[in-house]
Amino acid sequence: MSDAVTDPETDARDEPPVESADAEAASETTGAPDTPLRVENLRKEFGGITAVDGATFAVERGSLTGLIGPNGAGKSTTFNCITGVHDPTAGNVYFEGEDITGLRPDQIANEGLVRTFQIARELEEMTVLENMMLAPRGQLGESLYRSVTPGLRSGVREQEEELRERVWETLELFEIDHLAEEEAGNLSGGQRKLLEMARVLMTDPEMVLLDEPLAGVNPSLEKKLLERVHELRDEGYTFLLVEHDMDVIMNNCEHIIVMHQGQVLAEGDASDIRSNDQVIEAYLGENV
Ligand SMILES: Nc1ncnc2c1ncn2[C@@H]1O[C@H](COP(=O)(O)OP(=O)(O)OP(=O)(O)O)[C@@H](O)[C@H]1O
Repeated sequence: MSDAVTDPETDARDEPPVESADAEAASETTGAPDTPLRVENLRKEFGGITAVDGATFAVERGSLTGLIGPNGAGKSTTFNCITGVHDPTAGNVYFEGEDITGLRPDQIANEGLVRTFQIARELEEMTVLENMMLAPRGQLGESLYRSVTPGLRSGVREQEEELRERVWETLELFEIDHLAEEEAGNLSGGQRKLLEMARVLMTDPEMVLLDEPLAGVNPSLEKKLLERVHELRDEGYTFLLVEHDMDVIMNNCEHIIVMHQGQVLAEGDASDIRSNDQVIEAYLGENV
């Protein structure tokens, strides 16, 4: 767990995620794909309703993978099982080879598997800058703890200066630096989405789960957000994206997983999915 105190000397927060040497070596020798996230036979029942019915899939490192499916296919429930919001009824979720099934959301986030979250009500009255400063997992709190604890290591000021620099870099990356002093509650829907993504990056994720990141976002901000996602993917980040807008998935994701009735119906690239008869049938009436 990365709950441990972070040493500023060895803190790699400024670096994009690097491929795990073991996983890389293993995939090189076996030729198997390097998959930080694996979902195996996942099942989730709510009373008499089976929302996820034995879903199995994996997400390849450094990919932008899309998860789609008609209404009620089980996408959100799968997402919630992966991120610890729901306890699966059966099956397993592995992240970086470790079984994370049933861990709490904060424990999973601490492992580096992070989803975007809506800005909480109590953070709406804080500025964009304050929201960003509060985002990193545990690290700031620990540095403040050390600052009031005699005898512990100094360097707190430097650490906070580094954090502040990183916040500004990230705000610039998402082109919301001009909004730094604005209260988060005053942002437009699209600007909020950019802030949510920016906050996720501050937590130093290994992999990012995006649940409908473009809902309510105007086309120019949508373009900006997708460009950032592509840049980050090119740097080595791994993304799993659930999005209702089929075109967004088809045009941006190199690998697409289609769910239907709680199961994985098909996987492949956009042309595989477009030409898959079962997918067309599942979406009958919808524009694939
Ligand atoms: N908390 C819950 N209690 C009872 N049933 C639920 C619950 N959450 C989801 N379901 C049911 O599980 C099934 C799958 O729902 P889920 O929201 O995971 O699908 P989805 O693919 O995300 O759908 P949508 O695209 O409409 O958001 C649906 O039949 C839904 O009604």
